[in-house]
Amino acid sequence: MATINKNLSDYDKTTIPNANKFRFGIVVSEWNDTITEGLYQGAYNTLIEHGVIPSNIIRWDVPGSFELIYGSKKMQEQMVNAVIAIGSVIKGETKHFDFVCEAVSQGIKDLNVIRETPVIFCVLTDDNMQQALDRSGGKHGNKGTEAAIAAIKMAELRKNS
Ligand SMILES: Nc1c(NC[C@H](O)[C@H](O)[C@H](O)CO)[nH]c(=O)[nH]c1=O
Ligand SMILES: CC(=O)[C@@H](O)COP(=O)(O)O
Repeated sequence: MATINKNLSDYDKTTIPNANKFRFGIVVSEWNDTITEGLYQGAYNTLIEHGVIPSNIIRWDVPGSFELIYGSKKMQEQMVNAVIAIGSVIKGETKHFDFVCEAVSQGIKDLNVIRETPVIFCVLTDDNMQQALDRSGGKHGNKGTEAAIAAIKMAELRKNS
């Protein structure tokens, strides 16, 4: 289902475990920071809403989405239950968009395979700024909220597995 048919911030709050015992690491790309700050606020506010203690949320900033791979790898080494990688990649004139998107998605997938701490892929890959705005607190909701819920659910799964 495409995002246009599903609001990224819609979910059943009664199905989310209490996250008050969890610690989360959030790695935020500085590229397109208007977008990434919106995603971060969505994620942060959702974690707090579900019981996470503010001091149990660690934030690191990296230059761009490509650096989310290394930043998330180092964040996995911290005592966190899950990591959220936040980025916004917007198509330009060249194929660089394709290479960045492919590298980041593959790199974060690899971190989930190789290490024990889940890394949530909260990277928008948009054709233009309007699509990114619509998905970071605009008419299609906030992917940061979706990512925070995924992080809580995966932290719970890891605890019970
Ligand atoms: N064009 C975008 C980039 N490009 C920068 C790369 O992510 C990386 O920082 C650089 O290649 C140095 O390694 N990054 C984004 O996050 N979003 C873009 O739209
Ligand atoms: C995703 C990118 O790296 C891209 O925004 C860079 O723009 P361009 O392809 O015009 O150099």
